[in-house]
Amino acid sequence: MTQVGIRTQNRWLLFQLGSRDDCCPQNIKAEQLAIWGREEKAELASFMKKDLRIAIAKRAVIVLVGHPGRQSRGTMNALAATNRNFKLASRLLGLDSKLERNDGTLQSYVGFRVQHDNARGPMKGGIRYHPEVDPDEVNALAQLMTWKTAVANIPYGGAKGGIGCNPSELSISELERLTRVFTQKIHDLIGTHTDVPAPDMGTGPQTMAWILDEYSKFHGYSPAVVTGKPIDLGGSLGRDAATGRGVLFATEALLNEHGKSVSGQRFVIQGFGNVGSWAAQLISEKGGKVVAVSDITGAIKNSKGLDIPSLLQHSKEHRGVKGFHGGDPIDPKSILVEDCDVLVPAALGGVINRENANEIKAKFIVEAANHPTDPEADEILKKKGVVILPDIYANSGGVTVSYFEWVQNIQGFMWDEEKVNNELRTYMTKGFKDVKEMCKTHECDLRMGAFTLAVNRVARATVLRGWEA
Ligand SMILES: NC(=O)C1=CN([C@@H]2O[C@H](COP(=O)(O)OP(=O)(O)OC[C@H]3O[C@@H](n4cnc5c(N)ncnc54)[C@H](OP(=O)(O)O)[C@@H]3O)[C@@H](O)[C@H]2O)C=CC1
Ligand SMILES: O=C(O)CCC(=O)C(=O)O
Repeated sequence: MTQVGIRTQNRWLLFQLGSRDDCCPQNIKAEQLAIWGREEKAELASFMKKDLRIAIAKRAVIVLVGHPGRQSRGTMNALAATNRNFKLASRLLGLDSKLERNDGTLQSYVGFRVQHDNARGPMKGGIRYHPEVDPDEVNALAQLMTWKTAVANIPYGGAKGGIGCNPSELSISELERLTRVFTQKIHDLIGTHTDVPAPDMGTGPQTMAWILDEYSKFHGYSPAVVTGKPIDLGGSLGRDAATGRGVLFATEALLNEHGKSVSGQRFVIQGFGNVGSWAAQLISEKGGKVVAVSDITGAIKNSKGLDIPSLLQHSKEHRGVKGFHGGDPIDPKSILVEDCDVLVPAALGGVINRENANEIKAKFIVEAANHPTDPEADEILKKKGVVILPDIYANSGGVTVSYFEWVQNIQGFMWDEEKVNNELRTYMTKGFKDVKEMCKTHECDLRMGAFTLAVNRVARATVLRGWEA
């Protein structure tokens, strides 16, 4: 059973669809949809008249797998109640499809794949494994992907996926089973020319290898269905470091514009996973001083500059930065307000907000994470004169090299790492120039420069493709 969710003005409407063909947005008809509640029906009726037609024409229907239902009125909304009864009945019938943990206990997980827009090409975006994954977050991240691929000027739309789970609590075999089950649920929705997943928080090349393998059981061997794969399975050289390298190129472009260079600047980095650790390594290789970093285990500071290669070694051996002797432990909550020139959030969203924006000492913020700054903080920081390089440009190096990987898979030809890195630099440099041009045209900050650039490109593609009769 597939559930299709359509976001109306302020909430989700969810429909259960009978057959796989129904998943094709063009095939959805009001009569086909099982709708719970009169209110939802009325809302859908008016939505069908206006927005849904547009949503369908834009192929922007959002597909969720196993949405848990949301509480909107009373103690439980109609969907949640129906889902509850469905789950109870399945359990009574022994049909409950829970993941059996290695210790024999059963656990349910909810996964999502949100497809936002494909006006400019196949939808593209990572898959996140994190306890805070929910439909609204995945929806926002999918939309960011549409704008990000447009800023980078690569021929993709936007999508994002995720499973609400804590990957650090799961064994490798549990993660593999979870990934395979998730792939079984979404294999008809993804594809080389429709929607191409990639890694995000909590996932990596191994996750992509499992998705590729499971997908290939249904559709034949298809390496280009995911990017960020291991090199041995058609992954691109340079993809692992690409988001961090893109952050370096973006930071260089920004600092050069202000008459500065990376060398000698003091950096604070929140998050020491794929993006944060590569950014730290590449920034320090360029002479930047990384004075503080944090991850989920803790935070450390050394105002003379942390020895990043030693910290990487420590983090690998101890699964985190905590306990590193080359610096002093600090409160992880204070990492964002540490004294520095450039702050690089490279972990979760919403971490820069009205609670801490006034305390931020950095002159520049380079958004390596997705949506790390909320709108209130944006305004506060603007007034303080802090320059923010927005996520949809700053962290676009990852999806750009994902595009290179996809191109290599389709061509059946592998590039060397130098070519990948040189092409990435070209795209990041052009992206900065394009954003700055929009800032000039619209007399706006870098975030609006990036958004106007992206929205304009997507709008042009949408209009050129036209509306379906
Ligand atoms: N991977 C990619 O190619 C891209 C990623 N991004 C974005 O970059 C960000 C980081 O992703 P990525 O590096 O891939 O993810 P990883 O899972 O590799 O790393 C995430 C890092 O954030 C840390 N972290 C988690 N929660 C907190 C917290 N509350 N405080 C401090 N640190 C925390 C993790 O710590 P620990 O390891 O100890 O759990 C880890 O160091 C995300 O916002 C992602 O969407 C954007 C573009 C592309
Ligand atoms: O590499 C990709 O396709 C997408 C990476 C991603 O999820 C992101 O840029 O946020």
